[in-house]
Amino acid sequence: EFNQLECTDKQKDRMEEFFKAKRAVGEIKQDDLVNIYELGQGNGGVVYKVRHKPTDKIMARKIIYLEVKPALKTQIIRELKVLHQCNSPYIVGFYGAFAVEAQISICMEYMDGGSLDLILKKVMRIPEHILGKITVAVLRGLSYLRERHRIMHRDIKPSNILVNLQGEIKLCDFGVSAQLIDSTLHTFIGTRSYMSPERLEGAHYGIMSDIWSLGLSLVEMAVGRYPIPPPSMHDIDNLFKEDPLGNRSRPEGFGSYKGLAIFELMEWIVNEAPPSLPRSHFSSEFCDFVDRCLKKSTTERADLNTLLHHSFYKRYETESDNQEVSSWIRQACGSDA
Ligand SMILES: N#Cc1cccc2[nH]nc(N)c12
Repeated sequence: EFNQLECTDKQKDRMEEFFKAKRAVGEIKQDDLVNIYELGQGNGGVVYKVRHKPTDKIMARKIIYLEVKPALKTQIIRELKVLHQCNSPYIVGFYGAFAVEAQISICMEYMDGGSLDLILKKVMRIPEHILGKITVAVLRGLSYLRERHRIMHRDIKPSNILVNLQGEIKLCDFGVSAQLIDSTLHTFIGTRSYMSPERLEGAHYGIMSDIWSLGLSLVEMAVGRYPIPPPSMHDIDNLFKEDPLGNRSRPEGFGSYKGLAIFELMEWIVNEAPPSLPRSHFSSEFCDFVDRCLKKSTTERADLNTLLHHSFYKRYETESDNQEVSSWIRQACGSDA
């Protein structure tokens, strides 16, 4: 039985390489970093591709603007130091964090394939066999956070799943600092929610909420649009109609569908039936897997261990090479869509 937390030799070598680079960087100071360009926005901050001048190392730097009392800022930086212990092939590497005035900077491993929300914009949909590899990485990342650090992720969604051209898939932006979570709770901005019904209702929530978010993210990446309100069968036919010209342009009104406002979305998640995958386009294992993740009742929803034994996960957990994902990412990044 493959222990979810064991690493292959190749994964160990890559992590050793990262630790070596991290030792060479040492303590990060703001003046040692130079911005190259912006990588993405969201989750209460902006992420830049940066170069660490003393070592020439390329990193990703997330900057969060927070007007908090100095004592709280110190506490956040202290809590973020736990990230030095978060070492897994499925978690983005951490170089260090520091605060300057109202800016908190989190410096991490640069993932040259970017985040899955940006990839999704380029390729319309992510094929099932790639989503299988993504599922393995996310479940192993969640297992690692729970077994070794007794924390849940709290913000599973396509923009917090990163990939690189070597075919690695890693989680970022998990809630490791309780104070940072607390200080940014009121700052939610966005037009979509990956939060589970119980969390939206203000009830107690835990790892089972991450499972819901994984299910919703998988349906979105498989179909190619945020799945609430669910697309009709007519929409699905349109979404899957191969454009005769092979053109990747999106059908009229795609993605930016004039759907529900965020509050209506949240109401829909709490009151209506959960989304599901059209069996016409996906394997029964995949459809069953997301159905088990998207049960509205946490007692019916599959937990992490159940999913680690599900046939959809089992189908993809064996291939340990990243080659298949690597070539798909290269083609996706190369697509001029
Ligand atoms: N965090 C983060 C992030 C967001 C978008 C692209 C990225 N490349 N490497 C990252 N760490 C990253």
